[in-house]
Amino acid sequence: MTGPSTGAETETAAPVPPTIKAGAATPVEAAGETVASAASAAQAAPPVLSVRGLSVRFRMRGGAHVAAVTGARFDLAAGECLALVGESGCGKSVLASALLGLLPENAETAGSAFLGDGTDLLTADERTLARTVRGRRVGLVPQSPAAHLTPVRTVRSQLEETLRELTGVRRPELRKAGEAAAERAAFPLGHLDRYPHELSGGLAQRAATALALIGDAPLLLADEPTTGLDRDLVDRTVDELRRHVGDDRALLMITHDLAAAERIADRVAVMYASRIVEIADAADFFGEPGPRHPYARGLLNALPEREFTPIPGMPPELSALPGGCAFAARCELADEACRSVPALPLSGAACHHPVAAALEAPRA
Ligand SMILES: Nc1ncnc2c1ncn2[C@@H]1O[C@H](COP(=O)(O)OP(=O)(O)OP(=O)(O)O)[C@@H](O)[C@H]1O
Repeated sequence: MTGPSTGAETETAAPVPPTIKAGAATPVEAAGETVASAASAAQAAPPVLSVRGLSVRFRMRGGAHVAAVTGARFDLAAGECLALVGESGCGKSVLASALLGLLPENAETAGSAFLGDGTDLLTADERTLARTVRGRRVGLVPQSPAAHLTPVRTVRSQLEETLRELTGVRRPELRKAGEAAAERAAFPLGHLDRYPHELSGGLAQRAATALALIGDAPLLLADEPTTGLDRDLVDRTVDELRRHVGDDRALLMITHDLAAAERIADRVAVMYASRIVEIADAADFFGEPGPRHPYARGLLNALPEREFTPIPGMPPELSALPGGCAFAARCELADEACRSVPALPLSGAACHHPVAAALEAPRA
C-alpha cells in the first residue's frame, strides 16, 4: 500500500555513486562443507547470519498445515547482499518474519538462525528480540512502508523517536541527528514535517528505509523494498541499501524484481513452494552459465527482456505439497528421480538434473 503523491515532491537525493558489489562469497565452513572465499580477511569472522534447517508451518483448522518455509539453509557474510527471489506466496516474507520473531500464533518453527554473536533468532524470547534484536541487530525495511509508518506522526517525529530509543541521542542534538538520518536515505529535508499520508510511495519508502538504518544493525532485511517505485527510484533505493551494507554488515533483500537483484546482489537464492531451490553467485546466475535449477531458469526466461516465456502450470498449494520435487509437475526434465526431494548444497541447485547444459540437450 502506498500513500498518495503530493505532486510537488522533489526527491532530491544525493548523487548515487556507481553500484559496487562485494567481491567475495561467504567464507564458511559448516556441516563438513567448505564454501570457497576470496576474502581472506573475512575468513576468520563468523557469518552475520547462519540459517540451518529453518522451517515454518502454520496450523490450520481441521489439523491441516501450510508449509510456508521448508529446510532453509544459507549463510550471509559481512559485506554481502543476498537476494531472495521467487513467485508470490512461495514463503519469502514468512522466512523474514521468522528471522524477526514476528510470526503469528499459529506458526511452528524448526531449525536455527544464528546471528554472528551467537543469538538464535528462532529460540530467543520476546523480551530479547524486542530489547536487543529488532532495530539494533536486525533492521527491517518493510514490505508496505506507508502502512508501517505511524499515521498520526510526522516523519521527523518518528525519526527522532527512533534515534532516542536506539542511539540515546537527546535534545538539542536530536533535530540535527534526525536530519542526518533522513539524508542517509535521501529523504528530502523539506518533507520531514509531513505526515505519512502526505508522502508518495517513493518518499514513504525512503522514510521507512531511514528508520531501518538508524540502529546500524549488522543484518538488514529488506522485504520488497522497491515495490511500486519507478525504475529510477528502484535503482536509487537499492543502491542506498547496498551502500549501507558496506564492509561490515549484511543485507537480505527479498524481491520480485530480478533487475534490482542483479544490480546489487552478490548471491541469489531462489525459493519455490517453500524451499530454497538454488543459491548461486549473482554473476553466474544472471550471466553465464546461468541458473542451474529448471525453475530458476524459467523464472529468468520469463522476463520480457529475456525470452518472455512463462513457466507452464501453477505452483502447488503449500498445504498439499508433493512428496518429491515440488517443481516436477511443471518441469520438462522431470523423471523417476524427482520422486525424492533433492538436497540443496550451500551453493548450487536442489535438483536431480542441475547441469544447465542438460536443458539444451535433446530429450530421448
Ligand atoms: N498466518 C498464516 N496462516 C496460514 N498461512 C499463512 C499465514 N501467513 C502466511 N501464510 C501463507 O504462507 C505462504 C507464504 O507467504 P509469504 O507471504 O511468505 O509469501 P511471499 O513469497 O512473501 O509472497 P509475496 O511475494 O506475495 O509477498 C502463503 O501461502 C501464505 O498464504
